[in-house]
Amino acid sequence: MRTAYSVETVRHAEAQLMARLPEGALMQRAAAGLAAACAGLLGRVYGARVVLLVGSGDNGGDALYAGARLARRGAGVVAVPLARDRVHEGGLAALLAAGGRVADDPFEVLASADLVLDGITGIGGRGGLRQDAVPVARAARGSDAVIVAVDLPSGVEADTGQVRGEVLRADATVTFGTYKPGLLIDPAKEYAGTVRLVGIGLEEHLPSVPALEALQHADVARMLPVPAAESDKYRRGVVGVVAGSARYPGAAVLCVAGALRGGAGAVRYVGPAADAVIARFPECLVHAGPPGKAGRVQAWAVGPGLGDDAGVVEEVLASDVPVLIDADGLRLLDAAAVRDRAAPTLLTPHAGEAAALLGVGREEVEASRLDSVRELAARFGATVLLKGSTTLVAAPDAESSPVRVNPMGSSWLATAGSGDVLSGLAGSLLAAGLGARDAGSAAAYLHGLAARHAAAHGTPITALEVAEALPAAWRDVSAA
Ligand SMILES: NC(=O)C1=CN([C@@H]2O[C@H](COP(=O)(O)OP(=O)(O)OC[C@H]3O[C@@H](n4cnc5c(N)ncnc54)[C@H](OP(=O)(O)O)[C@@H]3O)[C@@H](O)[C@H]2O)[C@@H](O)CC1
Ligand SMILES: [K+]
Repeated sequence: MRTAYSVETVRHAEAQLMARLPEGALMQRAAAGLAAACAGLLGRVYGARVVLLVGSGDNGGDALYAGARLARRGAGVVAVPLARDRVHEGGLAALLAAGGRVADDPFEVLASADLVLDGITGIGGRGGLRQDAVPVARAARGSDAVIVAVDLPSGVEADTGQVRGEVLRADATVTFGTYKPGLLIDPAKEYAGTVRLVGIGLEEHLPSVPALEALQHADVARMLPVPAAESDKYRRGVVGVVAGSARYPGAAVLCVAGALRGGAGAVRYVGPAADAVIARFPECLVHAGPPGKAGRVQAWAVGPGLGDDAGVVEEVLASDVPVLIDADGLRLLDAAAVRDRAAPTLLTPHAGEAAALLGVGREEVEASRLDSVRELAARFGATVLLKGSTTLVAAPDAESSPVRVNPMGSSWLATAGSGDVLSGLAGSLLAAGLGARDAGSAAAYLHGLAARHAAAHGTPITALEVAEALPAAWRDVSAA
């Protein structure tokens, strides 16, 4: 599991750690890790041309001390201070003592740089880059140099992943002590390149509940249901799928395709597309409806391609088993009925649907995904999976449940019907006994991994191919 902490928490932990260390020791640890990462990227340090973009805070200090270390190994290191009157003095002295210098003309040195260290702002940055930093940042980006962000790409919001102005896009980011939320969430994440975490001893001072967590293979493997010897299909869980309509039978087929590969013992389809479902999947139990008459299930997935049948959404919400609501179901749901439920509810909107549920514009959700998913979870008293380039899953008990961020996205998933597969898959995991946050985040992970499998040859993929690649994703994860 990779975890991220808010700036406030990081600063608190740093203060505790610093109190136990000699002055400046922490910054030296950060600089040592940063210099080592740069050396790795350069291959040969001796003779390399390194430019440091130095802001007025400690982020600039890190860049200067790392630059001093590279200069001692024979690199030509030049500092570009962005606020001449305010620069980390100890860092600058160290750089000069190691043979580095201050640039006369920033644009000239940037034009021939091999590596640029972006030390303009870190966790102390507010808003996008300031006007005076913009031309220098653009010149860096326009050069052939590898850009390495110190702690964070300058200009992103560390706590939210929001981007409100210009950002210096990095090829790699070396972050200290812990990931920051902005390194895991779009749009900020897109500016970070490859992220490397350097330990500085902060870990033991961080609280047990982070702001954010990102699953890895082994985490998902631990969650996935494994049938016991005495299991039968009912004990493994039956998932009820309420999806599709005369107009959209395909949504039912895709949702069932996902559900069949999600670990439930059986899939019960309920609705008007039973013929299409059974023609494709003879192993599926089908029923014309209504859901209450279809037989016992351990979880419902309702919504994809449903059209305007609000009655079935109401009926499913009135049940006492976990319910996943997607697509048309999100448009038709009664908010009070969701809030009043005793069993878990998992809502799976994309940004547009989330915006409608919140009563704001889609852009607003896109720009502040973390706040949006938290707000939805609190408002509906439900677990919310916000789909997107980085899918987020938030539970209503925010204090004890960090938001999960899916690191396994794939841009190939932007294809019709892929959301229907995800709903079926997550519903199946709910029926198999996973909690809503685990079911949502494990489903998003497997779904993204399946898309990567399906697109392995670099060709466009269909939603059904994503469903068909789910066993391969499941195998990968289980082997970890
Ligand atoms: N604490 C520790 O022990 C450790 C900390 N470490 C390092 O310190 C970093 C945090 O340092 P920090 O707190 O000094 O803040 P920092 O990110 O340098 O930025 C603040 C400065 O930037 C300025 N500024 C603000 N916004 C701006 C903008 N949009 N565009 C341009 N400038 C802007 C702002 O100016 P002001 O608003 O005052 O005019 C202020 O002077 C952290 O990320 C890590 O790298 C590591 O060494 C590990 C140990
Ligand atoms: K930076």
